[in-house]
Amino acid sequence: MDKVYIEGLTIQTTIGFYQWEKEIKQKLVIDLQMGWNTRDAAENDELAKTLDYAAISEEIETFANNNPVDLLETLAERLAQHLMTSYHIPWLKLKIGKPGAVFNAATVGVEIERGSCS
Ligand SMILES: Nc1nc2c(c(=O)[nH]1)N=C([C@H](O)[C@@H](O)CO)CN2
Repeated sequence: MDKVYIEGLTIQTTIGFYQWEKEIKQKLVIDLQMGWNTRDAAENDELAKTLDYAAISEEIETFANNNPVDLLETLAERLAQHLMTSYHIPWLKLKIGKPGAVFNAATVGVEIERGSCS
């Protein structure tokens, strides 16, 4: 299956298990791969027939800010479901990194894969 992807999307949002984290915004870095048949868009050079990575990038930041949670796992699950439903995405792989969370690690985070490719 073809893919449309977003790599290294940096957002600022409220996320974390500890009380102090609920009062600040922290940086998350998001990589998203979305299964899509890109041939239909390519045939007539039509944005409306593909996944608009610019619109989806904005949607990700809006969703994270409107749905504060404790865990990266919860954000990943809810965001994946939201994007799959809203954009009819059959398969996606979503990685969310929280680079400021562990001082002696370059980054930490979660990666999930949902749906199926055909
Ligand atoms: N697997 C996870 N471990 C931890 C998470 C998380 O979201 N998933 N979150 C925290 C805290 O919020 C941390 O980022 C603050 O230092 C700890 N472990």
